[in-house]
Amino acid sequence: MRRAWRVSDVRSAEKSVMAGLPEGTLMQRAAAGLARRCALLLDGTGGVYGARVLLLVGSGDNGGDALYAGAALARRGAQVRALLLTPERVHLAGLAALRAAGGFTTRDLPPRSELVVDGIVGIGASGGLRPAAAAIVRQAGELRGRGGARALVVAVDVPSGVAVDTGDVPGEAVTADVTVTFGCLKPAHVLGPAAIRCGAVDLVDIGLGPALVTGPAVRVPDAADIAAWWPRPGATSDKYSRGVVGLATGSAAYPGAALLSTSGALAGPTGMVRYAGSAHAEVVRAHPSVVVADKVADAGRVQAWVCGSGLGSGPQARTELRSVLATSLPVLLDADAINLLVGGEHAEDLRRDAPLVLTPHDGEFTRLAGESPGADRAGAAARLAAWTNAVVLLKGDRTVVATPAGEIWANPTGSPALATAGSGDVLAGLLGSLLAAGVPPVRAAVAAAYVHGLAGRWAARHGPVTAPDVAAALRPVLVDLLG
Ligand SMILES: NC(=O)C1=CN([C@@H]2O[C@H](COP(=O)(O)OP(=O)(O)OC[C@H]3O[C@@H](n4cnc5c(N)ncnc54)[C@H](O)[C@@H]3O)[C@@H](O)[C@H]2O)[C@@H](O)CC1
Repeated sequence: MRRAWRVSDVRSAEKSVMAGLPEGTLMQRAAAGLARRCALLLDGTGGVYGARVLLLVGSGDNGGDALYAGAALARRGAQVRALLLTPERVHLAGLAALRAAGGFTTRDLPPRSELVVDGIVGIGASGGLRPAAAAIVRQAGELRGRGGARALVVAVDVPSGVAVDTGDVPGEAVTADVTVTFGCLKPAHVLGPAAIRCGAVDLVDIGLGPALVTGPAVRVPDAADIAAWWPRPGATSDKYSRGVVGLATGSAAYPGAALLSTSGALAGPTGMVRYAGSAHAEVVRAHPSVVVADKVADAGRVQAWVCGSGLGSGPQARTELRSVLATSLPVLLDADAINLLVGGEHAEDLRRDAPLVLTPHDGEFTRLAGESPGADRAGAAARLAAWTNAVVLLKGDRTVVATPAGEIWANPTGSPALATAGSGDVLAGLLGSLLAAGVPPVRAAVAAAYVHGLAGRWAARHGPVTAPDVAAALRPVLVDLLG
């Protein structure tokens, strides 16, 4: 698991570590790590000696890091030029170090560079990039180096222009090949469009760890987490002890949603899938192992319900929603079931002690919350989670999962391939199976999003992806993941 901390927590940690160290120690550690990574990149493109390196230097310590790293590269024979965005406000000691090592300042962008180091602004950024900085970023993005190859871009701490605590990209921003960050990850490295701007993220240990005393703002699961959380059958397991998941999905108008949620559920860890709804004939034809009924009341015992995908919005859909919410079981509400909550008709039904999981996409989120997720998607998901007392999985390129207590997870496996009709139905079924197998709701949501994302990537290797392809890819992905 990777963890990311907010700027205010990073600042407190830096302050407490700095109190016991000579001034500038942390910056020296940061710059040494940055220079090492830059040198490694240059080694792969013809070597450090003679390489043309352009430093984009802002007025704060982020620019200081870039200047000291530039000095280290200049000592190894690189031709280092620093473009100072505000020459009247620059890290003076850093600039002196660069000059002493043989580096220069420049007023204009040089015609060629092998490497651009973005030290315009780091965690001290406020708002979108100012116009002068935005213009430089635009031009620097076009730079080319040896043989006409695009210049490599290394961002210092975060790509300039991203919102560090939310992962939003409000305007012009650097797109980095590598982001070298210090002490700990920040939310922009793992959330939203900013995460994509980071490229590969390298974490340099500057000794902040023991001083990071607050909990992380965002957690990111890795394969080992998912494998550890995923239930496996044991020698004494039977179909009931593995959990039975119930699906109240699909309708005469949308039988496909029933089939897709069933496919997702069948790839999960439960021992049995029960389907309740008007698409029962189609479901059992396609999936003979599924036990079917035409309504929730007749479905038999389950350990969790999935309700909503393709359910429709008529009176029967409301009855089914009421039936699943009236149980004392974990319930996942998706798609139409989320839309049915809008307007408050089910407010009383939502007062329940058993776990609730909501899996909205942006449109459903906006209808239910009364506002779009906006720039701070994780914060928005956490607010909806607190309001509904549910675990909220907000779908997106970096799907976020939030709990009512404000714990936030970012899914790292997202794939554009998942932006296809019915892919959410597959996710709902899989997540429901994890709930029914006894996995705590937040882990079930995080694990389902992770595996679903991998399945999207897997399916995309074979061409354009449809939801059945995603469902079919769940099994090979799980074989890889769980061994
Ligand atoms: N504080 C520490 O102990 C350490 C800090 N380090 C570096 O220091 C950085 C933070 O330094 P600072 O606090 O000086 O802040 P930054 O250097 O990130 O940014 C502050 C400067 O950027 C300008 N600025 C702010 N918003 C802007 C915008 N939207 N467009 C253009 N310019 C903008 C401000 O005028 C200000 O002078 C970190 O990101 C990291 O790179 C590292 O050296 C590690 C140790």
